Amino acid sequence: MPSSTSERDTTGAIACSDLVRVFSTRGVEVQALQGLSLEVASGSVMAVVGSSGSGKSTLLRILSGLDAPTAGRATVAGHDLLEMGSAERLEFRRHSVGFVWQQTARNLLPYLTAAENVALACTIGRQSRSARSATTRELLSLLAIEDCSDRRPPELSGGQQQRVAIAVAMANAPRVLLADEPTGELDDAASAEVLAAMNQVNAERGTTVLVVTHDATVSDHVERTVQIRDGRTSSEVLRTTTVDETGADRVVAREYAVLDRVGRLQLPDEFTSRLDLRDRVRLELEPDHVGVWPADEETEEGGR
Ligand SMILES: Nc1ncnc2c1ncn2[C@@H]1O[C@H](COP(=O)(O)OP(=O)(O)OP(=O)(O)O)[C@@H](O)[C@H]1O
Repeated sequence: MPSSTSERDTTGAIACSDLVRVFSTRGVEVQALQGLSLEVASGSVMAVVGSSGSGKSTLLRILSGLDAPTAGRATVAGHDLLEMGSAERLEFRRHSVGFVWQQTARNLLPYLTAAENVALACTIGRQSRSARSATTRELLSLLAIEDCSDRRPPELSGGQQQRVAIAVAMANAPRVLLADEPTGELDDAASAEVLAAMNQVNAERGTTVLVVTHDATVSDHVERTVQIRDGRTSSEVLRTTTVDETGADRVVAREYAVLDRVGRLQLPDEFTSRLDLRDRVRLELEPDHVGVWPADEETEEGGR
């Protein structure tokens, strides 16, 4: 369950502004990101949710240093992704960010045991033999998979494989953990376990976690969910835990629309379809809110 953000360091672990990524294939241009801006506070857990083709994987490839934006700015764990040279990029990928991908084959070597997979990742961070075995033990224990230590990936369930993948990603204590559809091939119970494992890593190590997924139910497991639509952030859900009068935890989820620097706002699809809002809407500034109405004749005359 997500914890309160009130005591967290709010220095940004990830900051992107106006990210644009244009792909050109055989003379056809696709704008995968269309001016996306996103701030992720250090030590937080958040999800970026969007439908297929909305730009999620493109965003993650940029944040992990695998791809560069066409325009815009991006900083991750204190590294400016547009300015860094090849030596800094290597250091960044070794020590600052960890990755978990949807396909377990991409995360783990099938002929090594779970413990050997984690230990191998430690060698990339140049850890000594004793440090490697201590790190491996600690991570397998933190992720509650010590009993899987001597098993190879084909002998593990999908959820166990993804928890080993998280241990591999955490081997060199990155500040930021990035995950692309980490639950995409799992059933609900295994997905919940993997998301709980990510929350556990965040709670114990203070690692900032960013998950991108098409699965909207992930927002039940994280404190902040940003919706991405057409290569831009559109709305966000914040979950906070408060203690009620009986002393029990109460989770409150609130939905917000994202207002960008030039004042653009995307209304949720269900709002626009319910009120048949399109082309042009009527706005009215009230002392404490802005009213939005369909701009048809009846509304123009009849008010609200
Ligand atoms: N290398 C590429 N060359 C050309 N177009 C690309 C490339 N990578 C992505 N795109 C296009 O950019 C858009 C966004 O793709 P992206 O993979 O980021 O979306 P996504 O939200 O991750 O989708 P999915 O959930 O299906 O993986 C899509 O229209 C896609 O076809």
